[in-house]
Amino acid sequence: MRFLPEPQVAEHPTRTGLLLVNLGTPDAPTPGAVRRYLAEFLSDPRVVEIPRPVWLPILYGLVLTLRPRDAAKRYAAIWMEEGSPLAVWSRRQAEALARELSGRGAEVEVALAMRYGNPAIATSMAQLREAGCERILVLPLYPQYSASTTATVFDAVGATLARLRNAPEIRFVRAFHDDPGYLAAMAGRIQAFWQAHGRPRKLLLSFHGLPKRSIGLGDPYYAQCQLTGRLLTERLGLDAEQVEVTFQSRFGAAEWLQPYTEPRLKELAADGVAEVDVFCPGFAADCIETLEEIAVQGREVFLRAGGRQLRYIEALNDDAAWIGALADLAERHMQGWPTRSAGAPSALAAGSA
Ligand SMILES: C=CC1=C(C)c2cc3[nH]c(cc4nc(cc5[nH]c(cc1n2)c(C)c5CCC(=O)O)C(CCC(=O)O)=C4C)c(C)c3C=C
Ligand SMILES: [Fe+2]
Ligand SMILES: [Fe+2]
Repeated sequence: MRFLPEPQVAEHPTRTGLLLVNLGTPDAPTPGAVRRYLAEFLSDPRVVEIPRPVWLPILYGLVLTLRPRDAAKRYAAIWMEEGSPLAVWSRRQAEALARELSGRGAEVEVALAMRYGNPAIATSMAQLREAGCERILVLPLYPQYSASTTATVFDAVGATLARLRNAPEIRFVRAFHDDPGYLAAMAGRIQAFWQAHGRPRKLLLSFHGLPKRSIGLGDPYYAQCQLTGRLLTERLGLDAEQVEVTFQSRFGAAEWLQPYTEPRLKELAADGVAEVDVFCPGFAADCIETLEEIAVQGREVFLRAGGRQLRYIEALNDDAAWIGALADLAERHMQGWPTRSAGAPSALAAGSA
């Protein structure tokens, strides 16, 4: 028996890649950059589920002429030296995760991508392919699954694969709303805040909203948000009356998931609840929706309605326990994949030697 030459067999050991994906954000706090970002984001049929012939004239005629100017001001108010908070925190998360995995002896190429704007999913996947990654774990940084966030990341990865001849093996993390590491990192963050500053009467857990009809259409988002809320409440050792789950960032005229965060803040103030803390479990990184909508606008609304103090508890960002939880999550989903180079003995081989 003679074997034919094998020209396609890789000469170097193949590698494993981890693609972290977040939503994306404008490149600059200017109306032009915000318009480009919103045009890409809001023309995704997974995000606005209105028939294109109806929606596109509204998007281009109304939304993209009115919203960018106001949104640019709101972005400017929270912009960091190195860029948009969402981009800055996502980059720091990717860097910290790469360090954490490498510290554990796992050889994994980590790349960050944004579903809208930069760096694009296709660009970061090409970078992983060039680094020799023949298998890629895709980890969207959304703890709760929704079609408008998680599924559209899967779509974009699929669209990238559709243009490749030699496609890598792919795994997707769908959700981690009940992951013990994620829950423990949040509980740790909130408890540390309370140890330093004291605990208020009410903790609001504010999640990004969705159009209400998405639940009936089968989206598990609402149920996953509620479960995260209950598990986090239990971990904090609080009673159901001390915590409320609300939904923020309503967009458009349709009914969204309720209770809405801002009207609820007004009601609480009117009911004599003078102090509330707000934490946003659905946002792994701080962004305009947390730093501006909650910490600036939400606070204004609450104080104007008679509340005395609203404190926003920062998102997980680059919290060490959270980075550890992400590394655990990634390692669990990469099980069975080689993450040790051929030369170096694997942890398993070392253990059995
Ligand atoms: C965390 C989960 C998110 C879900 C679910 C979600 C759904 C969703 N969002 C919009 C419209 C907008 N969202 C905007 C910002 C924004 N949204 C998320 C996350 C989720 N969105 C994040 C992390 C951010 C922040 C981006 C940043 O640059 O910091 C915006 C832009 C800001 C603004 O103009 O207010 C819009 C618009 C819809 C329609 C939707 C579900 C149908
Ligand atoms: Fe959003
Ligand atoms: Fe918003």
